[in-house]
Amino acid sequence: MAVKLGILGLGTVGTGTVELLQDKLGRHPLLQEIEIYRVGVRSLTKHRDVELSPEVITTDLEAIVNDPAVDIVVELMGGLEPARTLMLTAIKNGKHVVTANKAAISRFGAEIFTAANEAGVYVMLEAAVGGGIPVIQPLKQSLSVNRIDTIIGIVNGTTNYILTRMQTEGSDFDDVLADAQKLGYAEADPTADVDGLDAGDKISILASLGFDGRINRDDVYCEGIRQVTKTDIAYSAKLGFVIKLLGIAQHLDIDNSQLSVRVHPTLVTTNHPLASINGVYNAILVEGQPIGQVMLFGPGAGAGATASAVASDILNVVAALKTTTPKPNPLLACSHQHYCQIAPISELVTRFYARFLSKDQAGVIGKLGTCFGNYGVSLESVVQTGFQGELAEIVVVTHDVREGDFRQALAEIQGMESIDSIPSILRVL
Ligand SMILES: NC(=O)C1=CN([C@@H]2O[C@H](COP(=O)(O)OP(=O)(O)OC[C@H]3O[C@@H](n4cnc5c(N)ncnc54)[C@H](OP(=O)(O)O)[C@@H]3O)[C@@H](O)[C@H]2O)C=CC1
Ligand SMILES: N[C@@H](CC=O)C(=O)O
Ligand code: NA
Repeated sequence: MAVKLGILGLGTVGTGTVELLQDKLGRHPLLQEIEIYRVGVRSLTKHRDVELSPEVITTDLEAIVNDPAVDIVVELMGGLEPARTLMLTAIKNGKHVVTANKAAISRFGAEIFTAANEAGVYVMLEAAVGGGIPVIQPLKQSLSVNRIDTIIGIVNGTTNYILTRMQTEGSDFDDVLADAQKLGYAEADPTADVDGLDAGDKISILASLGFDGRINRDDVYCEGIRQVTKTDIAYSAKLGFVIKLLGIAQHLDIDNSQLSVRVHPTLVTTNHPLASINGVYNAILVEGQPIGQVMLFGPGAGAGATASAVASDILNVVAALKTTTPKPNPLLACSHQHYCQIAPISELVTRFYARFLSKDQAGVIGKLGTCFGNYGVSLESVVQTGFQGELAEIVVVTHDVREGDFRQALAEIQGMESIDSIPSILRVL
């Protein structure tokens, strides 16, 4: 008997998934055993790029998750509600869930996975992070015997696409964002991409898998790319860096009791493996013991790439349904019980890049150096780069410093008579 899918959502990812599942030739033979039984949408009159018989498409999503004939609910609608409630209802009804919804999983993962474990069903989320890149299953399976030290990723395709085009073509932010939306990369509300929230959802999920505990999404510091200007991209290039929006999860202290989990635009030296990841591509660099460094690379968004991840999850569940294991396979299920301790961003120790606009007076650089020194901030380089109108532009790169100390120094510098403003503060990897 075919395994019946109830797909919620027929937008970019839903359409890509239906297309893939309808074109089985040359793909895994288990796909033959899958039937697209119901597809839930908001509008019945909207044009669709895939053909489905009228009885398959419905606006009654509740009916899908309550239908005893449905084996797997594939949630591709996005958003927090009603996605959360529909997934929980499906689970309560004994259905497996495949989802691409990082926003819901990063916030309601504890509730959803607890319910799934109680019901003895799987919740699969390969599409939720890194689009088509296999990263969830590798962290759960192939890499899980390692002790993970660091996960650093370019995990948002939209912002990487925007930064790349700003860098290579000098394009304007708003024009490139519009292109990313047309290409189906951006979220329904692109604020989630631009402000680093989508990357925050994704690094929370990766941190949970890599560091084996739950992550409270509200503890994850998120800073997006709105403040990254063409000027900073140009100065960074002169200093030998590119700017990337990174999601970073790492142990903060020697006894490994606290994690730092964060998202921010970051200066990355041009010879770093993440520096050459451009356009909609994503990459996740995992460092662990004993494996060392592993980098997973591929298309991070878009219909086809994401469909590949969704379909592979469906296939894994179909394969599990074909075997008669009495208990869920622990390598596919989630068993976290405790929350990881996340340190505030002020405790982070990192290098910084800062750009100052100052009045063109003698001794400004000396005053900056003295103030930084008072807070234990040592400077790697200080360059007076040019002028903006009457104001001199000074760019500083620090050595490693505790973020809280750096911010205190900046607050004092901000108050100096000779300093007009500090237009950019970026972290350096
Ligand atoms: N786009 C991408 O590249 C990627 C997206 N994702 C994730 O995949 C999910 C889907 O994204 P995407 O395909 O881009 O989104 P779209 O906005 O393109 O599609 C959403 C679909 O869900 C349907 N839908 C939304 N809300 C409701 C509702 N309340 N009731 C009924 N139907 C509803 C819409 O119906 P209708 O068509 O009738 O409007 C539409 O078909 C999101 O969680 C996203 O974060 C993950 C990886 C990559
Ligand atoms: N909006 C997201 C889509 C994939 O998760 C992105 O741009 O990465
Ligand atoms: Na993925």
